[in-house]
Amino acid sequence: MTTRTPLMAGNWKMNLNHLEAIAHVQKLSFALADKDYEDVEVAVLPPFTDLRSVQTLVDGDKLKIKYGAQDISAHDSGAYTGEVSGPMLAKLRCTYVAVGHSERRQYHGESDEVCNAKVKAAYKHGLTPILCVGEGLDVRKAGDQVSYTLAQLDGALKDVPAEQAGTIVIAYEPVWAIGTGEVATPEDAQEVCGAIRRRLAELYSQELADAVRIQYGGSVKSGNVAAIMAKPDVDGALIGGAALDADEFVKIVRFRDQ
Ligand SMILES: O=C(CO)COP(=O)(O)O
Repeated sequence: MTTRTPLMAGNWKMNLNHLEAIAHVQKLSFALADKDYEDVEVAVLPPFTDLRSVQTLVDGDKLKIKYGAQDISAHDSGAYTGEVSGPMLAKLRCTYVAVGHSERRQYHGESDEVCNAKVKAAYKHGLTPILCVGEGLDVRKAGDQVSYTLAQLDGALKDVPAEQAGTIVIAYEPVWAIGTGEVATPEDAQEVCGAIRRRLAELYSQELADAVRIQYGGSVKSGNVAAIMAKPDVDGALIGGAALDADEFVKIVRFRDQ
């Protein structure tokens, strides 16, 4: 049985300017001790405008916290106003990039094909995608959450070779649980995360599926993280609102103490 290092990642969404970002990362690094990083990986996904400041801080002080972007262009360069490319993120030494967050899918019309192109762009430039999948309320009410989420997974991983897919992080984020305070039960999270792992085994191999980390995201807080993390196929969390409060985020990182 492979041991997977949990990944606790804060998705700041469109919050914290670069000065606030510096203060926030300093607060996290002050609060987190070396032993916190022994068996949990900690990452933040700030807005693009913060990344240079975060990189300077992390590099300068050799912080153990990792960072990444919330989106990536499918294109390497050119006339794509407003977009930020894989080479630019790689130059900033980002480790991760979120792909296909439900807010990108919902407000920016990102299809599974677009997500697939972005996953490929991330790998092309040495970035690790955190691929977000998950169903909306209507799908959940109809009981179709597993088939819906697996179709998103299949679409985003189309023609992605095993050498790349073996390092992917999948974030299962049921849309109805994002920012609503409505957290999925640990059993809800396990049902879909387990199905995602089985699909990865079908698409690639059991060995690959056992190595891939699958996060849960949606109203994760210090008070509910331990129960979710206790499920066998949940290997971390993608945290929105609670990641903006440094003390709360540190408690989530220390989920074993909660
Ligand atoms: O979308 C999320 C993380 O990507 C979850 O957001 P909340 O934790 O605010 O529900």
